[in-house]
Amino acid sequence: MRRKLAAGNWKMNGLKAELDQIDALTERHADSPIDLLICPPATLIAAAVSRVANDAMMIGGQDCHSEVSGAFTGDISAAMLADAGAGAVILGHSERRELHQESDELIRAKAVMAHQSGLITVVCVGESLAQREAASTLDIIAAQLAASVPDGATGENMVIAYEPIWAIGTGKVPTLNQIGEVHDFIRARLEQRFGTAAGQSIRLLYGGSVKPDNAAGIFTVPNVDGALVGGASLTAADFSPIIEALKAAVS
Ligand SMILES: O=C[C@H](O)COP(=O)(O)O
Repeated sequence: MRRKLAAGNWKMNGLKAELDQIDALTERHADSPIDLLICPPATLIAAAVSRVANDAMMIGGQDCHSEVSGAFTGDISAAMLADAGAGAVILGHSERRELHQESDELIRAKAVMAHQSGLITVVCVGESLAQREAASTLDIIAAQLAASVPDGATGENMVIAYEPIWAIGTGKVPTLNQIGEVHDFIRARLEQRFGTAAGQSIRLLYGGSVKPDNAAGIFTVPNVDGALVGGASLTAADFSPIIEALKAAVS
């Protein structure tokens, strides 16, 4: 049985004052039957980790480099994230793929490095609006999965987030059937490549305008094991109802 996961991606948002939101979430969701992950900006990781008591929540990074160390000004290695107390890292977010020209091959190399540092990787895949309208969504997802996800992926070290690019930060959300079709497809591809046991154990998150008012519906979709939430994860007031909806989906 896959444990459900509510993950928040703060993107380039958050100063020290916003750590209060982590305090509020951990107080409200102590002893939760689901896993919680917040990925704040790198500047807040160590401070966030020090504020979380009793493993109530995992703190993660939003990216890491594909090399162990070296002359890469401004970059952060997987080992540095782990050293700061992070337990996971988001890789291949569409904003990194688009704005930083990250290829599937680079994302895969980053994932290998993250696994070597003991981090859980949340690898993002998703199609653009043009690709959906051209009916190539599943081809795009298949190609991204094949090239971005490294060998040796298991339920312990890998989470896949399906994030249709056109739904991110736009308020547009795919229909439940559209979400289900892609999640079922991802599950089948993972089972095909990694075997039934590993393929069944890898958690699949939906991301893209998940809000308090649509979360419960999304969590009814088979093979949706949680959400990767952007804007609505920035405050405990918005993220808590989403967490509650996911808790309610635990059977
Ligand atoms: O990583 C999170 C996604 O990009 C979703 O962002 P959003 O919830 O603001 O649409």
